[in-house]
Amino acid sequence: MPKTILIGAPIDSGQQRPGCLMGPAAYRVAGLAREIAAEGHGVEDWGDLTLPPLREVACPNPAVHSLAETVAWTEILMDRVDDALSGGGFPIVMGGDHSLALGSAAGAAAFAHRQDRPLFLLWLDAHSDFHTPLTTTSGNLHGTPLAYINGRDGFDALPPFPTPVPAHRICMFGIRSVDPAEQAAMQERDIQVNDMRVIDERGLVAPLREFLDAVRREGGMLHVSLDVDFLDPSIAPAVGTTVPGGATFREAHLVMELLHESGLVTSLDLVELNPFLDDRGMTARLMVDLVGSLMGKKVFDRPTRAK
Ligand SMILES: NC(=[NH2+])NCCC[C@H](N)C(=O)O
Ligand SMILES: [Mn+2]
Repeated sequence: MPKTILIGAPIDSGQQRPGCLMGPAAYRVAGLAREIAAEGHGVEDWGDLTLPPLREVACPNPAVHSLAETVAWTEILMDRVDDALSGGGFPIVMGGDHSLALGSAAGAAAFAHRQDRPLFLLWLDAHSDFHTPLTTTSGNLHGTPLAYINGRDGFDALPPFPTPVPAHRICMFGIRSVDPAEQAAMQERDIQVNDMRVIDERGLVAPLREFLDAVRREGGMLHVSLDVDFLDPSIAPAVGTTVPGGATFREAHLVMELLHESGLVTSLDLVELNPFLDDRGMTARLMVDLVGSLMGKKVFDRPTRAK
């Protein structure tokens, strides 16, 4: 396993409830680096990114807010994630709201493009985030990254996405909140959505294995974007956009364990943690524990410890 590079992305501008900018600090307090090191991996913390100077940008949809900030964050994240991958590292972007995936995925795509390898996307989220700046009604750009990644029009203010990821290389799990415009666009573009109903009926294992087999077959890179609201709010309350009926503790760990066994993941986002809404750090700690599973921690590595 390559050395993990932690990149702090204290980003709040993709939505309107303050707090996600405290995410990177919460992950450090919850011991993310320690958890990774405990599984025998090297880890380096590059600290938090700072917002570069803003350029004037325009968008015909008056609902959209913070576009200039989002463009600036996207450009710097794209570069840093590409740098981490180019140096042979495994970047983990500690968010920050989900708008950061505009930049992290673009960085992964730029690197994959130069390597002449296809990029695959695993999207673990309650939401499909398939709006464009032209279709969003909330104006919150954290609802748009997957559309950018898939190459939809309407992102003129952002750098062109390097080699957009086609539908068959995108896999979504946990979906249970989709706006009508997103649904229409996903249908039109043939995006497969493993919504919660699919997990209820089939479980996660079969559809995830099918996807991972495709990544392996095509020699792909795999970017994973883990939104806190993928998880059920009862175990992960620290998120601004809670939706009931999310993934359970074991379902989420199972995903991470299967990903570890596959050895295919090449970059990861941790998004939407709002520590201000947390209950004694339980969400931050669960997210750190999930990264532990991705790094190789097993069920039997979790003994009950006397205090
Ligand atoms: N990453 C997220 N939490 N996205 C929530 C998006 C919610 C809604 N679809 C919107 O566009 O406003
Ligand atoms: Mn999301």
